[in-house]
Amino acid sequence: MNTIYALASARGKAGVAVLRLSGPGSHAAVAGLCGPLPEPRRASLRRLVKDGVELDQALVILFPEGESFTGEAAAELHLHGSLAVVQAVMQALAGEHGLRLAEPGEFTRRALENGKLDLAQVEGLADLIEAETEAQRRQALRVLSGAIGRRAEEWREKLIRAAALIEATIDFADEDVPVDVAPEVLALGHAVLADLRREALGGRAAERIRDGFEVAIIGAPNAGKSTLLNALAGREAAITSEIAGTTRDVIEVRMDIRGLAVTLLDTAGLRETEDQVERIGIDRALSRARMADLRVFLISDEALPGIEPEDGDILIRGKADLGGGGVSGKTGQGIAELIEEIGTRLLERSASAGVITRERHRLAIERAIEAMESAMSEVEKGTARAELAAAELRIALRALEALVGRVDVENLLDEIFSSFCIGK
Ligand SMILES: Nc1nc2c(c(=O)[nH]1)N(C=O)[C@@H](CNc1ccc(C(=O)N[C@@H](CCC(=O)O)C(=O)O)cc1)CN2
Ligand SMILES: Nc1nc2c(ncn2[C@@H]2O[C@H](COP(=O)(O)OP(=O)(O)OP(=O)(O)O)[C@@H](O)[C@H]2O)c(=O)[nH]1
Repeated sequence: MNTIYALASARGKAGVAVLRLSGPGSHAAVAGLCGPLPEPRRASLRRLVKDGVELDQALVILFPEGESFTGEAAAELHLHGSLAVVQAVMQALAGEHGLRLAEPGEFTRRALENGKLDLAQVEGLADLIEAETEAQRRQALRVLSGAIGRRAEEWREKLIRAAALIEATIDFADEDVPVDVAPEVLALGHAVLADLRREALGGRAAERIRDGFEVAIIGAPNAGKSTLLNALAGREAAITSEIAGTTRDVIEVRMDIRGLAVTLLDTAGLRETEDQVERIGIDRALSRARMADLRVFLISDEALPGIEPEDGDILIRGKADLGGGGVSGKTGQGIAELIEEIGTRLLERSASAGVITRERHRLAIERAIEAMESAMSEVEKGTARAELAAAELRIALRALEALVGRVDVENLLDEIFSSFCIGK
């Protein structure tokens, strides 16, 4: 196995830069720079010297094999965070025998291969590094901590017990001891099914927490949508003008509303039009608005062709400064309240999130549900169908095992690790 190294902290000037090494040669490589090695897992100050030239004064930490992030022997050099220091130490390591620069995500890949993390935890780690809001941070940390694996293990134990009961009836089918295992198998199966169904529903909410909720502002031309978007976002993201039909493309602004990641969409004003370009803009507005998680209808006196509010949408009058209540992007009246209202509605929707967070997880759960439903209906048909019931249970088990990467994951790894940065 190669020994790999990479800068684990961000590139550029910083107080401290962390260089990470992992693999059987990592301790020897550090010894080559700092002389006598510090005791394991203890941050120790050392002068790093190469060919008689001092490179830096650094904190050195050694991790023994089996007791590191990757599971391999590993080391960290906490350097002064300058470009020149990092470059000098990287160059010194490049000259060491058997060392090479790590590929993106390679430390984490080794942690996975050595059983330090399961596949879902690796995904949680990727999400934690990407997290920009409080809800994303909490959710990713929960996944990194192994919540999905623990839940999957509970289901697995129940299904293995159910499968064992069914197998017993197959093995003893010829004997005259009729043991009716169906009630216990059904109880186990339906308990798991209820959990899985709740998770599949909650998965949608968790995916929204992870990717962000979309909130579309819609209304007639000149209703004040772009002005409202700018007021909500706190910056001039969209062009505003007194000319009706100013916004053509959908304008997106990322926001953090009460810890939730939200993408606000400003859309073309809705009206009947002969203008072809405006028509394209309106069609885009309609399709994005329909797909959005929440629509804010900015109401004016004009009617809106092409879309009706759905349950839970917000309807509010614009240009409140001209009288009549509502919200005004121009003066800021009602803006804080509107943000609060959007947050409340999205928090309600995010409340159903369970442990799974990605489409991949939800598809695995849905596969398991389908197989479990077939298994339960075979069990209900009686012992003659035991073989079929057992086969369906095995399919469900395999789907749940895929959640944490026990099976069928090789093809997923490259995709997942391609999103990692070097040094992770
Ligand atoms: N300096 C530094 N900070 C860091 C990391 C790191 O690698 N280095 N991390 C990197 O992501 C995160 C912390 N995660 C870590 C996870 C496991 C181990 C580790 O040494 N695990 C051993 C020992 C466990 C123990 O002592 O309880 C093991 O699992 O056997 C270290 C860091 C965040 N901060
Ligand atoms: N008095 C008042 N005028 C506003 C307000 N919001 C926008 N306006 C004015 O209304 C006109 C249209 O504003 P926009 O924000 O561009 O409206 P829009 O709905 O995005 O328009 P389209 O892109 O054409 O669909 C501009 O002249 C704005 O200055 C408001 O809250 N109060």
